Amino acid sequence: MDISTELFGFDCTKSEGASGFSHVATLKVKTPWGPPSSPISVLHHSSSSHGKPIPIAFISRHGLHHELAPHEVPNQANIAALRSLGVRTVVAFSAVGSLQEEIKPRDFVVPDQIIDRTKGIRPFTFFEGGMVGHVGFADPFEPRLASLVQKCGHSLAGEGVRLHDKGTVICMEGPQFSTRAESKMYRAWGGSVINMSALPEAKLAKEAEIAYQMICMSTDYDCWFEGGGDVTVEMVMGNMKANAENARRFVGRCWMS
Ligand SMILES: CSC[C@H]1O[C@H](OP(=O)(O)O)[C@H](O)[C@@H]1O
Ligand SMILES: Nc1ncnc2[nH]cnc12
Repeated sequence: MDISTELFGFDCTKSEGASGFSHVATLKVKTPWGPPSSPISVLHHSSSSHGKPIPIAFISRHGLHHELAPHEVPNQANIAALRSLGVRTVVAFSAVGSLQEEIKPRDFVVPDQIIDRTKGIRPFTFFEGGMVGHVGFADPFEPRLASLVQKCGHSLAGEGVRLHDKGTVICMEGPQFSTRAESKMYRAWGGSVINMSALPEAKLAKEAEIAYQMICMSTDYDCWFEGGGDVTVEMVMGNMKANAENARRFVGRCWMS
């Protein structure tokens, strides 16, 4: 199957609900790194501007029932499985905490940088065991993909949420959230948002020569902001529901353009 444009996301953006998408197959893919976190749904988007349906592969990062913690996500298998289907472009969604007052809960951010605060316990490379390779990672995200995504920001306007054109994601190990001191330090480092998923996903995509862009959806103000209330799972989940709806609309419009 030739898959040229893809969406790689998390459970809540299930694109079956997005306009213009139809489900064509569910694939159970095996990889040398084990099974990916979920079966891969292949959807078609009937975009008027492209003339023919665009195939999109969708994988649930934390499993179909959200059974995988951030440090348990089989990132190598996920990226390898997508690549084995011919995927060369990945748009990855992520729920993030905001480290800046102007990035309000439910806003979207198209980041251009990452700071690695994982602990080196997640398998993070394909290049080992006799196959040595080094890839540049100065720009972890694909600028052409970013500008495509940025052009779709208007689809969020009616919802009162803003799309921020750039930003730095702090990727922490988790699964515990940050201490207040850490949260304030990340702000001092220039962090815009924080999650537990950007790495090693972005590194492995780069090694696999997949163009990769993350779309961050803000759910909380972490714990640095006195006016925001400290992050809780309930807070994240509450805003996730609205974010998932906005993401569906966003994805639908993006593929129309
Ligand atoms: C339940 S909040 C922490 C969790 O949410 C984000 O997951 P995802 O990126 O898959 O939306 C974040 O990275 C953490 O893994
Ligand atoms: N405050 C936070 N820290 C880390 N990951 C998150 N995902 C959503 N909110 C988060």
